[in-house]
Amino acid sequence: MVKRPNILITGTPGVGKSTLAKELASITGFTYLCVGDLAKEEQLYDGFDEELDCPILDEDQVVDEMEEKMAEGGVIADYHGCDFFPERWFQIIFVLRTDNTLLFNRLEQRGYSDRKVEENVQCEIFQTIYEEAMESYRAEIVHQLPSNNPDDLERNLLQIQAWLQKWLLDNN
Ligand SMILES: Nc1ncnc2c1ncn2[C@@H]1O[C@H](COP(=O)(O)OP(=O)(O)O)[C@@H](O)[C@H]1O
Repeated sequence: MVKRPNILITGTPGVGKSTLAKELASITGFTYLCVGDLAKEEQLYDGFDEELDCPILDEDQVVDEMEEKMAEGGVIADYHGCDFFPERWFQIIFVLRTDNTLLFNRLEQRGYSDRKVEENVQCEIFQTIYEEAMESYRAEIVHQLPSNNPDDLERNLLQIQAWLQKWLLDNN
């Protein structure tokens, strides 16, 4: 059987993770896995974060729930965090980055409260998710990708597909 890697698409909410990950899944035939949706469907929560205005993920339960699929390979996972996944799961991590003003507009359009917009734009300014990724995985497999406009999206898709082709050749 062909060995396939797992890819993590991460970054602040609104940077374009699901847009990129879904498109990539449809091109490659890999499985798109939105960790937030999975947690919601299965109610894998452990309380509510009043400050961030969102439920708190039960990380251990999420990991248990994902394990079987991840072991098979060929998953494109999408989540705005990355430090609780087992390191062995992912062969590459892409952290999407968006200019503050663009991100602000996208989050406002999403109908987020002022506070939630502010929290998330701050998260992007302090490159919280990038640092989390660099602390959780080998630096060589963590890549930042600009995600500001449709040209960026096209470039990112091509870049990831090129990486994937090489990985498949090297590992099969
Ligand atoms: N490369 C891009 N250029 C312009 N708009 C984008 C781009 N990627 C995503 N968007 C838009 O930004 C918004 C947030 O994208 P989404 O994929 O839902 O982000 P996330 O999954 O990171 O929360 C959506 O309205 C989407 O259409």
